[in-house]
Amino acid sequence: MLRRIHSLPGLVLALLLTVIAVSGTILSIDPALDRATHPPIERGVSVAALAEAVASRHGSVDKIARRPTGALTVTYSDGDTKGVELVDPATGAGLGPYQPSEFTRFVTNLHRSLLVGDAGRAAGAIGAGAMLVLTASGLWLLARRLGGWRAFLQPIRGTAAQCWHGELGRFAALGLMLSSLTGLWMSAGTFGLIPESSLAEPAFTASGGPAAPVGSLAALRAVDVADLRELTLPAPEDRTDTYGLRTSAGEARIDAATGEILVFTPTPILERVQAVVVMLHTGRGAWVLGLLLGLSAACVPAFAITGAAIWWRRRTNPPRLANNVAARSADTVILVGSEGNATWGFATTLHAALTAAGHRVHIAAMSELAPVHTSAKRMLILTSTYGDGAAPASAKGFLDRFAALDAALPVAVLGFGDRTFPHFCGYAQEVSTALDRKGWPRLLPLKRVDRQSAQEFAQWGRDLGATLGLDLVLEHVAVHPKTSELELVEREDYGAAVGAPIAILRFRAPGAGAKGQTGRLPAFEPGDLVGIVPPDSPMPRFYSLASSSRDGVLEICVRLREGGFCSTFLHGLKPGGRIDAFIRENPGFRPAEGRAPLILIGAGAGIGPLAGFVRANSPGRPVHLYWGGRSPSSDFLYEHELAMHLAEKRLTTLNTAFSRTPNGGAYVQDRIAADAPRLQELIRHGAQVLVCGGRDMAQAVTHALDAVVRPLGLDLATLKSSGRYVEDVY
Ligand SMILES: Cc1cc2nc3c(=O)[nH]c(=O)nc-3n(C[C@H](O)[C@H](O)[C@H](O)COP(=O)(O)O)c2cc1C
Repeated sequence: MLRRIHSLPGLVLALLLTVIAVSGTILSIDPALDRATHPPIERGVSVAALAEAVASRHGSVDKIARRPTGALTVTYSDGDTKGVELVDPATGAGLGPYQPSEFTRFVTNLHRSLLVGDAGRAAGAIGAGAMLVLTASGLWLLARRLGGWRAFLQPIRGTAAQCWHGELGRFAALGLMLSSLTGLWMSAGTFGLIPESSLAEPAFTASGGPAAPVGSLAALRAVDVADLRELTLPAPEDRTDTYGLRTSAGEARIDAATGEILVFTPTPILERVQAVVVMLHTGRGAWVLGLLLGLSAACVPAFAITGAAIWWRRRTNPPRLANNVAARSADTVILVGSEGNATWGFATTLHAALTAAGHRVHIAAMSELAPVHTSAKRMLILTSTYGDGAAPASAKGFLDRFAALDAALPVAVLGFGDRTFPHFCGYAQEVSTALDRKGWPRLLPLKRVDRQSAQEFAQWGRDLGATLGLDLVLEHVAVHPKTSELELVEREDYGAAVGAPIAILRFRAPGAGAKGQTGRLPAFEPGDLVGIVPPDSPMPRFYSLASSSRDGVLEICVRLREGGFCSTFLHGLKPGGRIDAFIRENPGFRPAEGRAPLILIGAGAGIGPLAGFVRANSPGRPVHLYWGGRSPSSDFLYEHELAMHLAEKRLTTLNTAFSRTPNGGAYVQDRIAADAPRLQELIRHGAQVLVCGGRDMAQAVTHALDAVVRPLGLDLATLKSSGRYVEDVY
């Protein structure tokens, strides 16, 4: 519902809001420009002195006014010539004719009325109201997505459009709320919805004596030019006419002969409020605020584009399956919980494989759970997790609907999540617990898939197939970007003697033609992933990158896995051999900006990205590397390079643990436990921990490190949620 409240006005009014916002941004620059061209009026000159200086230069002066731009102008007549000129507030000297900018007038009209009068003004008011709703609902949605208001400033994850939409939203929300609230108030004033001040000016009678020189009038001598809003001068031939003086405090009538104040009307409260509202909307009198509001408004076109992209992606998914069997005649029901739609892709692969195996399969969103689904023979629930362990969009309300069901049927839950979140597959776990509580029989125990791993999904498929008595092959091919061809230029081989062959492979883009020249590599950083599509398989396998594209090579560390399709292919590759590859950014696994110490922990081929981080470190930032291998003589990867980094101070300390040494081996987690005091000191100084390697190693490290940070009153979940403990685990 909230999402609909957010997306509907956004999509329908995108153009209107963009016009209002862009024109508002242009106008927001004016107060800063005006301030540069008309510096604030200095105190020390009286209105009487200014009026006298001006009157001495002109036949007759009608009015001296301070414009919203801050400029002081005089409306005068010299014989038959009438004019308006700018004056110097300190001396009253003329500065040339006053010519307001035609462009500003045009943009102002566009902003206020879309150049179509009252209809445009009404549209503007609707736009302001819609912007208020969009901003409030957008903030609410973002907080929900991030796991609550306390997590509101956490990094935003998702597609590029989602990240930009959210980041800009956080930046612009306050400004947009202020602009739309004040805009609504001003529109209400325009349409007479705010009562006019009804204070009538009290009656007064002028003395009727001969007019005294303006410079001698006491009431005008008492007012500083800096406080002046407007001074109207009496008609010279009319002895009953008076001076009208307006300041922020109110309006006074002044006798032209005696210089006495005949009557004073203070500015009504509503008018004062109106002046503040105008200042908050236009930035006039507060140019810095004006620029900030303008910057916020400048984000609106980007909201329209990224918002439309997000909506379109959501709309084109879930996939409409032609062969989706009706729920009442299905033997298998697949329920999908998804926010970004990746899980729908996996569910579609499962649907196709089960259908091909002769099952009648119905697929639906978890939020559509209905009693009819329990007439099937089995239920398969595939769900991702959002927020901080919360339900994804298409699973909203599932648990309530589930609680209302009476029947039970065999079920399997497959969670999709990301290990780097504190609550890995938290929602799948919650669903699983609810199923257990109601005694639903299990086809398989809960399984968690990390970062959309096609391999883990395929393994679950094999397990499910075994349970159902099928040979179920789930070959899920996520839509991946176009691949580029890369050529192996160098390889180093380790570990064969200890039964764990690992190769460091370096690739370049194949030559672009001229001798010695190479083609361009795509851009990447250490820790990003390269997806390699091996021959005869459409399914890419992902490897962490050990180099940055600035190094001129794409470098990975690959451990040969028994029966591993891609690792066997890569280990068999000779210099000159080629691969098809694409880059997937992995911004969640990078050293944080700044100078805080880094603690890098890994084992085996997991050293790849860690060595890349060390190589990219500028000397001076403390970096401590803990790494575990099997034997110093066989698989000490990057040994010479790391020694060089130590000498150059890119690396502060290197702690290795080898498991197969003659006098008893050790593992990396042993080094961590033994080094607890130093690690505690580093963590106290804000250190970030980056872990890369196999799952078992990561689990052992988590255990050891948790014991290290507990005495500091911390735990790994807290470090994880603040980005100070990140993992790349496979
Ligand atoms: C904003 C955001 C929050 C997430 N929160 C979690 C989380 O708390 N636990 C988890 O295991 N995965 C979390 N993930 C990862 C997603 O569950 C994972 O990428 C999943 O494959 C997305 O599937 P979907 O596109 O079908 O929603 C989060 C992802 C994003 C973008």
